[in-house]
Amino acid sequence: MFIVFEGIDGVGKSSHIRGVANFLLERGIQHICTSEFGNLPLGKSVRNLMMNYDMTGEEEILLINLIRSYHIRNVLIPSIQANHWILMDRFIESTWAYQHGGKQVPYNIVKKLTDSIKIPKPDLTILLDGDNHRSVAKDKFDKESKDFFNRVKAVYKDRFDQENWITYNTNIGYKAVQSMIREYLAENILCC
Ligand SMILES: Nc1ncnc2c1ncn2[C@@H]1O[C@H](COP(=O)(O)OP(=O)(O)O)[C@@H](O)[C@H]1O
Ligand SMILES: Cc1cn([C@H]2C[C@H](O)[C@@H](COP(=O)(O)OP(=O)(O)O)O2)c(=O)[nH]c1=O
Repeated sequence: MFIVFEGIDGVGKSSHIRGVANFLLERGIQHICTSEFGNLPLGKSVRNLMMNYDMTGEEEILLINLIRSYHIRNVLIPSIQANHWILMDRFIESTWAYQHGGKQVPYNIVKKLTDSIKIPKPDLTILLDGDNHRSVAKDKFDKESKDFFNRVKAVYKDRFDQENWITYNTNIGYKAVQSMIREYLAENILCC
């Protein structure tokens, strides 16, 4: 089971991934928590470059492609082959939301650049919708304007796929949302 958590900065993705990981642990289900920027030393270097250089959206996609391909080969494919659950913080939809929505790279260019990598399709995407709950800015995107995040949110909304996405409004509080995610997994995935 390959689950991706998406949403704007500070909406609660890492907190909910930790919650779901504990839920799986209690049930003895083998899983990994991962992200392109957080898991491997190369990802941390890429994140550093992206956050500390003023880049165009196109340049950001080229940089993200490097770690995306490397992370697929070294983390995602081996975990999928081992039949482990994968809880991933952001994936390709972040590129659509931030580089196409936020930074306004035209659709055809995003498509061309992102199509250069073969992407494993997530079984489920959990889109967290709500405010940035972080009080202090963590990176360059945290400091972007309200308009920027409205465009990011609009692209997430446009790309919402009824087939295998679910969404929750995080403004109702962490506990309520975490219970709904657990309930969804218990009823729709663990039961089968
Ligand atoms: N629903 C919520 N309401 C208020 N604060 C929250 C909520 N979910 C998470 N938080 C807090 O918001 C901050 C950012 O959460 P985090 O999980 O790091 O977000 P992300 O991974 O999306 O950037 C953390 O301090 C977390 O404890
Ligand atoms: C994966 C990805 C992330 N990003 C941005 C979103 C975040 O602002 C930033 C860092 O990602 P991340 O470390 O996941 O930040 P956060 O915990 O705040 O959600 O990188 C893109 O712009 N495009 C992408 O494809």
